[in-house]
Amino acid sequence: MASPTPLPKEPLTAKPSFGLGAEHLSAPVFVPKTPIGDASSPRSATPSLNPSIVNQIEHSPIPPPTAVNTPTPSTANMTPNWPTSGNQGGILSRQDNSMSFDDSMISMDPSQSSALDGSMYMHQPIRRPLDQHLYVSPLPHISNPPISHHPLHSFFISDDLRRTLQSKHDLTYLGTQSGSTPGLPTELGIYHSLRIIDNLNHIQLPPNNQNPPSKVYIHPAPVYKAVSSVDGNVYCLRRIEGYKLVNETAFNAIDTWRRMRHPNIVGLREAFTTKAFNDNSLILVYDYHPLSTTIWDEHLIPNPNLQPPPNPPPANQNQNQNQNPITGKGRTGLPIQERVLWSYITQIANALKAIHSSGLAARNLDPSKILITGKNRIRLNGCGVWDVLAFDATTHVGVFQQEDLVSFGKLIISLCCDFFQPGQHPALPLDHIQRNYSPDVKNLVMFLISKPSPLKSVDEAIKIMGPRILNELDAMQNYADTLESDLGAEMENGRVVRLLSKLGFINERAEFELDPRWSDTGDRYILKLFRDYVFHSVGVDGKPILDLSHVLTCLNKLDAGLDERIMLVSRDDQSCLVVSYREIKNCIEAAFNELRNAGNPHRVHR
Ligand SMILES: Nc1ncnc2c1ncn2[C@@H]1O[C@H](COP(=O)(O)OP(=O)(O)OP(=O)(O)O)[C@@H](O)[C@H]1O
Repeated sequence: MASPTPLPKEPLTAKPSFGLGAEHLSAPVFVPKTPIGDASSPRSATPSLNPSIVNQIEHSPIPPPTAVNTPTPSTANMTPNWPTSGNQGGILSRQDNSMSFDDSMISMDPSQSSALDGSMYMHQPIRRPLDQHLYVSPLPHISNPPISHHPLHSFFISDDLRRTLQSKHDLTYLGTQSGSTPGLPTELGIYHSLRIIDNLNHIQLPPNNQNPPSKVYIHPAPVYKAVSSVDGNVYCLRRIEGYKLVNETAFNAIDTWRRMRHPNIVGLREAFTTKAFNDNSLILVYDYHPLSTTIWDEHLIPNPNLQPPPNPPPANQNQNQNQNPITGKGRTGLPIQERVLWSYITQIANALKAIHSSGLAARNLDPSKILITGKNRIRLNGCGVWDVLAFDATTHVGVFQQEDLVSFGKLIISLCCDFFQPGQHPALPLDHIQRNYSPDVKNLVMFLISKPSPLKSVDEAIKIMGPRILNELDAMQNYADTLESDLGAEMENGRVVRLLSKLGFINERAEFELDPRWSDTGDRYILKLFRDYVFHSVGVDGKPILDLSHVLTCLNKLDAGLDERIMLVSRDDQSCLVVSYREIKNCIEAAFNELRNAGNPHRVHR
């Protein structure tokens, strides 16, 4: 047990805190499971107890819960703040508040409504609070295995999602505190801590540290991650080296791009020129999507180690072999699955529709400029670069929009046919597509690569896609359901954290109100025993029991304030108490309120 450290009477520092205050622990999230007095709630496993050790608590003034086989302690030794019926009223009122009745039900008074049969009110079921001490298992539409088969980790978000989110967070903040990489400007306008982003294939910079020319922009066009000193967010900066501004109107389109917010387009924030790199560079600032790859990296990058399979399986077969050893992804040598292909097509068409409707053109439908930011989740990247880099006031935007459609068609061909080369006649690839994919793919490609005409637009392309779009809608909605379910699991855990925080504030607290034993006496002693009951159980062999389900069950029952009783045994086995979760919950509330009323709302550093 940690030795108590005297608590200073005055806070040592009175710095304002911008973190969460104690009030955040008091969020009213719970209603009791059972109505008051319902004794039917299940009992948790109670540690077996030698009756000889069941004695009255002697060493500290303890409020009077039900003692097992023990004489009732003398009231003189008890702290008076043991929950009374008045205290329980607090619970009842919370319970009342939490029961939300439909207004229309309240107004349905049979005596005032001739249209309604009064007898139905006789049978109106009494609404009872929900079993909120229990974790809610995922609903059947999310997960089919029976509840008994749910592993423990289904209490939390899935491991895959947790890993992905964790990696994204790590990557986002990696290096944001350590300044720019040597050789890069310390500051670039409002941006600092510049770091180059590689797609692992460019991880080796040339010996003279020159960036290689971009496959798309011809100029070297490195990408950096940087932190904005205005909002503290991380952004992605695309630098076009050797850019000379000749016409200021070249930046006109940037304003329209900046206003565009679309789920399939990487948001452009601003564009400017700079000499900070000791040259003339154009900088375009985009939203940062950590852990993203590109369609090029994921599907098209040549893989020298790849041995094509002797008999290529059909497009709808799973792909999980021959992945690129550098990225762990990359061209697999297998045709892209049609389901994934339609997902990409739908999202690109969606982006193009938004772009063309805004009077712009993408001009950038290259596989290396389409980011994959999640599972089959894509976003057009690099929007606006060509509008500035190859500013052309004489060509109508409709021409560029027609080019977008042709580039879209070629992109689909590249994804379906690994042998396709730009400039190659489409007859062979189309034949390949016809044999390996449904006719809709070929029809769409033929429409997209056909000659420009006033009738050729992204709207017409969307019509050809027709019902395929609904598949994408299904997939998105299923995914949203799964995420919502994961969110629900984390919400349950948030409640437990709040409770644990309160217990942490109270248990083993050093001197409070000049009483060095404050946290070991009165209500607080029960909390100490409860903490031992939850976390410090030992088996019959004396070995610690680390049972997360026991912890979660106890804490959730506590949060719900059940009437179920448990037996708390002192560490020296000399005394025990039988108390209900409701009573323990009252102890926590009382002790925590005592601390909160006396305490400084701001954090005290010791
Ligand atoms: N907005 C962004 N957020 C996060 N990562 C990005 C963003 N834009 C690009 N990237 C990452 O930067 C890597 C490099 O992008 P880039 O467009 O330079 O690809 P590239 O294959 O190197 O193309 P190029 O030949 O044109 O340089 C991409 O693989 C992608 O993972």
